[in-house]
Order: sequence, then structure tokens, then C-alpha cells
Amino acid sequence: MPHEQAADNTQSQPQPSQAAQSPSSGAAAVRVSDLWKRYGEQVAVAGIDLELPAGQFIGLVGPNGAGKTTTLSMITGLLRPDKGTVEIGGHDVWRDPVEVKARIGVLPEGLRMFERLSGRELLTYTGRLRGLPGAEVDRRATQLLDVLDLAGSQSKLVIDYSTGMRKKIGLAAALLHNPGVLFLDEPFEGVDPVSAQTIRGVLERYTRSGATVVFSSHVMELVESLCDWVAVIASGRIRAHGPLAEVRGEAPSLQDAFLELVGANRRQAGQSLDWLGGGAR
Ligand SMILES: Nc1ncnc2c1ncn2[C@@H]1O[C@H](COP(=O)(O)OP(=O)(O)OP(=O)(O)O)[C@@H](O)[C@H]1O
Repeated sequence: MPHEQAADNTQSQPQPSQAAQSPSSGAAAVRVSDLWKRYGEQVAVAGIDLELPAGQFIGLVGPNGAGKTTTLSMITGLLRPDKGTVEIGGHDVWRDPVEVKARIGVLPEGLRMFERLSGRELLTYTGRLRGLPGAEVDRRATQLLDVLDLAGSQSKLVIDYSTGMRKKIGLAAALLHNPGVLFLDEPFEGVDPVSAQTIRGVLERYTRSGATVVFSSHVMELVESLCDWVAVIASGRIRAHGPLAEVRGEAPSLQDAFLELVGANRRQAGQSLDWLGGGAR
């Protein structure tokens, strides 16, 4: 299919799988209850309760080490919680993993992929694992490679892809079965502005069709410009959540609201480094 059609003709695209699709009526796509995870002495996630609304572009934001990856890994069934439950499309992630995995797409942290396959082979393999017919996998893979500007690199091994290319092929693999909910761990990290714009276009189009995107980031400007709904996490706890405008409140930007919420002390950095700069040894 030509690029324009693949990118712009929403009508021709299959809609996200019904069970996790949003009726945009305030229904929850994901329900998290009393989620906990500890690594030795370190409590990474300390009792998270969260209902993520369907059909929204949702940002999970927090500083380094806040617990974003740990939370997303537990929500997507990659890491077993110490306590708590997660439901997606009404199915429990740990009791009903097959049902849940059919409804979600995941771009995990660290981009663990089958690196000795070419980009095209990775999509073919993923699509067949997902149970899609071969011709449909080919059709979707061709469109995704085209839209994500990877068509020229489709025969190259994934191990030879740049970071940005790996994010894009990972995104293509996560979207191939047209899931109702897409989880992306830092999807824009290491991605150049042109590729970021491409990824953004694909995701915006995807949520317009009723699907839900949940992505983690510590880049506030990005979250503010993309998301309808945000959850702020710090020290393994949710500090605020809701529509973007509500969480931002009176603050001039999400960044300011965030710094206040996580209690960041900006004076420390400037005051303690008295030896830095000025040419002194
Ligand atoms: N496998 C692990 N073993 C021990 N501690 C871990 C492990 N994974 C994460 N942690 C700790 O759990 C806490 C939360 O980490 P996590 O990676 O979930 O945070 P994050 O918000 O994704 O951070 P970043 O933005 O830096 O990626 C951190 O204190 C981290 O050091």
C-alpha cells in the first residue's frame, strides 16, 4: 500500500481489538490494585492503585528510579508482583495471561528483541507468533516499515540497527496485531526529532481510532505535548493522576507541577558544586 494511504486513511485500517478498545466513555482500560514490588531492601513499587482510562494517550512520569519500568513490567506481565492485581480489558494479567497478551502490545525497556533477524523477518516472526495469516502479516509489515521509514533497512539485521531504528522496529512489532492497549517504556529515548515526529504521528492516529497508549517518560515537555491523562510516580507511589490540565493545576507547566509534587530541591545542585567552573583546580 502506498505511504499516504498507510499513513492517512484511517478507514482502511483494522480497528483495535474490541475487548480492550475504548468506548471513550470513561471505562478503564487497565485497573491496578495495591501493586507492590521489592528488590531486597529496596521497595521499588509501594502500593499503587490506578485506573487508566480507555482511549487516551496516557503518560506515566517520574524521576529516575521512581518505579516506572517496574510498574509497567508488572502491568504487562513481564515481572511478577509481590502483591496486588492488574486487570486489562477485564482479564487478570497473571491468571489469564493469554487473553491479556492478545490484547496488548509492549515496547519494553532495553528492547530485548530477536536481534539476529532482519527487521522484516522480526515482523514476520512476530506476526506469525500472534497467529495472523501470512499474507496479512506481509501487508501490515510493509505498511509499518514504510510509515516508520524503515523500508530501506528491512533486510538489515536488527543487531545492526541504531537505537532509534530499534525503537521503531520494536514499535512496529508491538503494533502488528493491532492491540487495544499499547505500553511503551521510554519510546522516545535516543530517537532523533524526525523519527520522534513519525512515532508521534503513528501513536496519535492509533489513539484516534479508540486505542489506549500508556508510555513512561521523564521528559515533561514531551508528556505535556502528547498526553491527555498523566500519572506522576515518585519513590514507588502515585503522587497525582488525572487529566493533564487537572494534574498541572495552576502551575505554569507540567514540569513545575511535577517538581513541586516530587519535592525536588533545585537549590542543592547549584549550591554544593562550589568548585565547578571558573578555571579553579
Ligand atoms: N532488578 C533490580 N534489582 C534491584 N533493584 C532494582 C531492579 N530494578 C529496579 N530496581 C530499583 O527499583 C527502583 C525503581 O526502578 P525502575 O527501573 O522501576 O525506575 P524508573 O522510574 O523506570 O527509572 P528510570 O527513569 O531511571 O529508568 C530503583 O531504585 C531501582 O534501583
